[in-house]
Amino acid sequence: MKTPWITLLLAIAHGVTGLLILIISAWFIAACAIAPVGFNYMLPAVIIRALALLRIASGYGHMWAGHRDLLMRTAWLRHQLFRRLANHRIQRKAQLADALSAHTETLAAVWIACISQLATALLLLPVLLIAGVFIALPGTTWFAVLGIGWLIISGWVVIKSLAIAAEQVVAQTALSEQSEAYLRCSALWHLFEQAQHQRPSARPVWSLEAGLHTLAQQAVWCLQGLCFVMIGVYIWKAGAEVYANPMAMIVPLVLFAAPEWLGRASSALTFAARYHNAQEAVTSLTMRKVSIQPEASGCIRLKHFSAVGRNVQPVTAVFPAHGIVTLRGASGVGKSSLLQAIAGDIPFRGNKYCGAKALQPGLIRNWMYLEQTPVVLQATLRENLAPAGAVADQEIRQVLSKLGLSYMTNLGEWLGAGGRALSGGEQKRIAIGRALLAEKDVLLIDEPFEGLDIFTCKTLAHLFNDAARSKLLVIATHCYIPQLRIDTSIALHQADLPDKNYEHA
Ligand SMILES: Nc1ncnc2c1ncn2[C@@H]1O[C@H](COP(=O)(O)OP(=O)(O)OP(=O)(O)O)[C@@H](O)[C@H]1O
Repeated sequence: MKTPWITLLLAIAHGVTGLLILIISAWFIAACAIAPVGFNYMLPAVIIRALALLRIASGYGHMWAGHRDLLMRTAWLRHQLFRRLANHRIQRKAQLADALSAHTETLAAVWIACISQLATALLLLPVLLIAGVFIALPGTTWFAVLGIGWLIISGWVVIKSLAIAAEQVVAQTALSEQSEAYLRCSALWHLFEQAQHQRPSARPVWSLEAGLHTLAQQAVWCLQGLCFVMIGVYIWKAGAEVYANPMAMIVPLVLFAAPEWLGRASSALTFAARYHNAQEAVTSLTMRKVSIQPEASGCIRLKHFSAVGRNVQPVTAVFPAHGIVTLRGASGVGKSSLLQAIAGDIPFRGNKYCGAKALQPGLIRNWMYLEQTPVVLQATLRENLAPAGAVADQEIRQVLSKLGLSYMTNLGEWLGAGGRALSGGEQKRIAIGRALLAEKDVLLIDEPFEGLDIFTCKTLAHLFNDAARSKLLVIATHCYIPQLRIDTSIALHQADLPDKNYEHA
């Protein structure tokens, strides 16, 4: 049987045994008072004890199975989310962080925190009513009143908690975004001294969380109040025949304990609102699909080509199948945008051909874009250089040496958070090493010389010259590196005019 069903069964067993203990004890206390000589005290006591043991066992079992299910479900949901993100770009990182932590945990906890509790309440109420009618229990109608009262209170809890949980999602997202922005600008923290209020505060999130708890508590109090009123009316209306009937104790005692066996369902209802919002937040993640296109080889031709959503001029140009093409132009003219659009990382307008083939939007399998801010994976040096594996250590060391990084001898060393911190220049060279080892036919390299010393620039230029014998390297740069053998140079501010070094498409 699947774990959630075991969780559910154990929760029901826990609830049923609790109620049975209550009912039998209520009857037993009253029966003892009027019991004749020879009354078998032993049997009810043994039954109560056995039920208590069953209740304890099912309680622990429910927690164990429930938490096991919670962990498995959290892992599965996160895995599904990652699968959905494959070939997709997420627009807001804070949204993803929330989806991966708080929302998936809420979704995963649905069986233990909500379904089990609600199913127990929904099962116990009609069973009590039917059993009461069947055995002609005095005061059974009060169970019907309790059921109706509970449904009304539950409706109120659901409506209020939906509103609070919706506010909580907004507050949580705002907090995540503010925290991310605040933590990123630590170098500016001293500027905020006069304006402490700019620091992100979790207070709105927690006050809403407290609001949900208070709501669940208020529901329990309402239920308790209703039960007190019912017990009062029951005692007031009770006739003399009831006092001689030990069964008459059952209804008031069950009502007394109603907040205990029905109360948890109130928290489950506030949880249901959170679940609803978490599900909405996870399903409505703003993602942009980036498809993977088949390999493309030959001369690249761009015709009235530009990046969608970027303030850049369209470009018409031809790139050779191999060699070095540089993109030059003032800052903000659109060099990075053009490289990203050629790589297929962002949507483009116009036409992009490779050989005779018109290319569709999406990343091209044998092309690679190297970002201006290099990507360092939180992984070992080896995994950073050859993320797909299958590259001999000897080859990795050769590339490191060509990049002037031969002092990085431990390929198993962890980079990124918690590992070796890299300088800006080291990060750039690791990313270039990764691109060279990936053996792609086209490398679109964004500002590779930025922030590097003259000697390292020269080393890189030689490396690029070598690579350009078999590949096309399109390099966006502001730097003039005399050693770089450039085949074509494109000045972007006049990109739609023919440059002396390249032909029109
Ligand atoms: N992610 C983005 N979303 C929207 N617009 C962007 C984005 N990135 C850049 N832009 C805009 O596109 C234009 C071109 O920017 P781009 O980074 O391509 O220029 P660049 O020539 O590479 O600049 P630099 O030399 O300073 O790196 C700019 O006006 C910029 O504000």
